[in-house]
Amino acid sequence: MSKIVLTFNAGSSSLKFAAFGADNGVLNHLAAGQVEGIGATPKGSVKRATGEKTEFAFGPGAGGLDHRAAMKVILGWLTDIGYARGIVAVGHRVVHGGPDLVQPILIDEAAIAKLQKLIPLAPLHQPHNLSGIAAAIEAFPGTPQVACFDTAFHRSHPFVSDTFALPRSYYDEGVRRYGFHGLSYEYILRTLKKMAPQIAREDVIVAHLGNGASMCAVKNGRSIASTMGFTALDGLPMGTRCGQLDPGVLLYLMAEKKMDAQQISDLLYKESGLKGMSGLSQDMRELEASDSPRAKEAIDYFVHRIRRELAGLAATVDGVEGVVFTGGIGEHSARIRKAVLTGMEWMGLVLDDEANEASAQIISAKASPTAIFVIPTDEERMIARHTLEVTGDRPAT
Ligand SMILES: Nc1ncnc2c1ncn2[C@@H]1O[C@H](COP(=O)(O)OP(=O)(O)O)[C@@H](O)[C@H]1O
Ligand SMILES: CC(=O)OP(=O)(O)O
Ligand SMILES: [Mg+2]
Repeated sequence: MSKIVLTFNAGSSSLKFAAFGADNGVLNHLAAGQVEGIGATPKGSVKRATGEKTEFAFGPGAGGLDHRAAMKVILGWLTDIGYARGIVAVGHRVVHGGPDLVQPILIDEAAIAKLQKLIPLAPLHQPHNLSGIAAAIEAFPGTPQVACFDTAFHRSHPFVSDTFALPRSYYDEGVRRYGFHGLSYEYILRTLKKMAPQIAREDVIVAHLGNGASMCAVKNGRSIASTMGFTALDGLPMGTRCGQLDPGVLLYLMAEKKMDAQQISDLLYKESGLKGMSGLSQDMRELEASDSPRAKEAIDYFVHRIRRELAGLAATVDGVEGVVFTGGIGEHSARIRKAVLTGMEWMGLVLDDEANEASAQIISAKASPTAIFVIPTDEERMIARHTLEVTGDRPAT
């Protein structure tokens, strides 16, 4: 029986998972799937590397399904397929590791207590990450569980990238710019190192444009600055999150609109961004297909913020040798990439239109001083790799 590493990425209403064969430290993708609509109308499926797809069946009354129940459905499938017996370790994406957790860790009770203390710093992600861990411990008793942090990659930031201009005591108690999507950035840098080692050693800006979106300036493989801050709200507008916001707006909402913390949290995390601006959808594909002026405004604002951050992040390093697009939008939307890069020749960014339309690996023109890449991210593989490292099996590549 092959050794299998499982990975989990728990969101507020979803549980994504992947299975990798892990013989001799070589990770071999076996399957990936998800349960969505947890707490509402659950649905889910899993696709094997062979191409075979299975829809999960949810019985009547599954509407109240929580992360534990979702885990049982996944465990049922893993048992049916014969994978369950081979599972040697389980890796989890945990969004917040706070100021001190700079490496993936083996999860024990003390670690869980530490991660629970970080819930107020990531209210929309951390509780779900922890319920995913609790459910996995119950489903796979005795199997090592590893936590991999979205924040860890950014702990190489210089002080100026980590601080706000508040009295120093706030920094000391942890009110800092943490940065997120670190597992994605780590994967991208590893891949870039194989594709273009000389560029990966220089200054690179990576744009992770998915449902959550952020950008990161990297110098010689280390994060120097990120657009995300204390929480995963800051920086670029996202599917349903506002991105950068003048804090004066919050004071106005509290003082004049009498909104409480929960109402403001719901507005900024769930009702803003592409969805709030367009009044139509959080899904970029739907906005691109729409001829509504609001959808166009939402796209224009998304592009405008990316361009500002691109130039701003370039100033945190000394000139940029490479730009990488990743995440669902970054990987697939030629229209967004073109809008971001048009008129950016002054930064050395010259697009090859044909390569861009084809979403090729390299989309810069041959004569472009700065190389531009499209690299599909794989946070799951990064989690699996860290999980092998922590549990003592050295990954081969
Ligand atoms: N072909 C495409 N063109 C434009 N946008 C796309 C395309 N494919 C996916 N997207 C967008 O990618 C986003 C989801 O990104 P993804 O990285 O998969 O999300 P998540 O952060 O949930 O993992 C959605 O806005 C979706 O519309
Ligand atoms: C940190 C974050 O925004 O994550 P996601 O893109 O998964 O929502
Ligand atoms: Mg440079």
